[in-house]
Amino acid sequence: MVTLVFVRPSWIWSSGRNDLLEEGQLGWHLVLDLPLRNSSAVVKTNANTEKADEEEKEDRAAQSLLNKLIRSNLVDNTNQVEVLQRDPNSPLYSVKSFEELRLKPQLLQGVYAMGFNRPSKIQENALPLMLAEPPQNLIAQSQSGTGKTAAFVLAMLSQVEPANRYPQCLCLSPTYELALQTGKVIEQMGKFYPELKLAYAVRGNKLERGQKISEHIVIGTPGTVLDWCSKLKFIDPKKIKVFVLDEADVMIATQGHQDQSIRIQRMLPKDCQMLLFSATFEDSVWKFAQKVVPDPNIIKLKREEETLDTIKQYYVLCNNRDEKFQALCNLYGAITIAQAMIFCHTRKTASWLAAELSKEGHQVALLSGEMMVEQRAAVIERFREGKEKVLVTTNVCARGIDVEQVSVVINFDLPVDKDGNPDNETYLHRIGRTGRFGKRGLAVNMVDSKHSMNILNRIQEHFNKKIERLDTDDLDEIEKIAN
Ligand SMILES: Nc1ncnc2c1ncn2[C@@H]1O[C@H](COP(=O)(O)OP(=O)(O)OP(=O)(O)O)[C@@H](O)[C@H]1O
Repeated sequence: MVTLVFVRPSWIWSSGRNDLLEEGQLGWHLVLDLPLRNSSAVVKTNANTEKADEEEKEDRAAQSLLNKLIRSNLVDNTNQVEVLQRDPNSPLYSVKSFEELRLKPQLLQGVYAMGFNRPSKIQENALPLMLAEPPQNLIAQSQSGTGKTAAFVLAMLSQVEPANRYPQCLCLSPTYELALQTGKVIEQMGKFYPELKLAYAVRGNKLERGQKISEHIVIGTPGTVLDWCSKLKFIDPKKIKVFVLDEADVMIATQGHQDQSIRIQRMLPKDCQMLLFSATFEDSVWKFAQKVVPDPNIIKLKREEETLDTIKQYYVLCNNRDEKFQALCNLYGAITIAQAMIFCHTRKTASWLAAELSKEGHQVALLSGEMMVEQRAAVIERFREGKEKVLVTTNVCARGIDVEQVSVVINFDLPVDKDGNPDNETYLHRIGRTGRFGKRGLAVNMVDSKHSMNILNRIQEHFNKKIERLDTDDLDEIEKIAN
């Protein structure tokens, strides 16, 4: 068994009681003065720019957590993995089975107990590199759900020498909640490795001064890990063999985390294996990655392209919000043959729309930014199970969420950026999700003014794809479309 000071996030969020969490099961003393809910709801009330930035970055961490909570298997991806080796002359290893990796038997048992039959695409290349002798440094980028966490957890567990009672692997996560999620994977994969111990370096986990940590793996947030390595000296950074920086894109969106991570990295021995993972790879992430990981091998798996090719796109012309609502009601019977997502521009409209649809007797789910992350996960889970056929939401809330069975998307409001221009990327992301893996999709855009017609035309031009007009009074036409 892995020793954990582990508190289920659901329990924290739903109870909201810090006093329940004071005593860790196994001797750790946890006083959790941690943010108990998704802080985006809190910062929304502040109007200044600094807070607006904060809102965005909080959303990234919340979004990432939400994705982890709702996911139960690998995301499909048909793209090729790109590998850039540090030494281009060395042979490129790729494995098709976990046996080929010569893992410790108890780890192989843990992997199979998790239901993994074979390595995921990214794992096929990343695992041989990470487990090579001597271990190699790696920067890996692939979208959420492609098996990055499982890969680095396996690398950490493989390197630990249980007889040495001090931290040997250090993993940085952007938030406490994300650290707990990774801890959970360590716990599952290390199920048959009882000697292995894990500690959390998170705000609120208070240890006595002068204490030394005897756990083998430490996972935590950069600020606390830095304190534990330098000021408080709970960890000897010179003994760390594997350093993992997870969710680099989320990490750098948080003020201070970048510097703290670099300071921690500088304290580690030169031969420590450095691994960095990110779901996206914009310039800022890349620059940060290069500072943290010297001489890296690089692995990238491109996101599955979203396309409008297999999607029929329509628009409905209305004069105001009430007419849009009426048009939606006319469409309702047809769209609920499948599952539909309805996007609104603001939380307020989303709440109003969900309430109005309910008044009409329709059973809809609402995914709103006010909700705590765990509540959001529960809503998505119900929707996935088909308990509700229609999900009303906003863009911010549903960004990055994949619900595969959705085949109808309604833009109750067209996507626009903060300057009021068409947000083509969001349009593609909202709608493109319906037409993946050869499936057919349907998109309906509600237009209620000259301005929104103009936005629609610009979207149409951008993608060079015709968006046809739909008359929602013509029920024959609607049924034809939905079938
Ligand atoms: N080889 C595998 N075979 C089957 N399932 C796997 C495999 N590797 C990982 N999974 C499962 O797929 C899901 C996604 O994996 P994982 O969390 O490692 O991806 P990720 O890229 O780290 O995503 P995120 O960035 O959101 O954490 C998890 O439910 C995990 O248990």
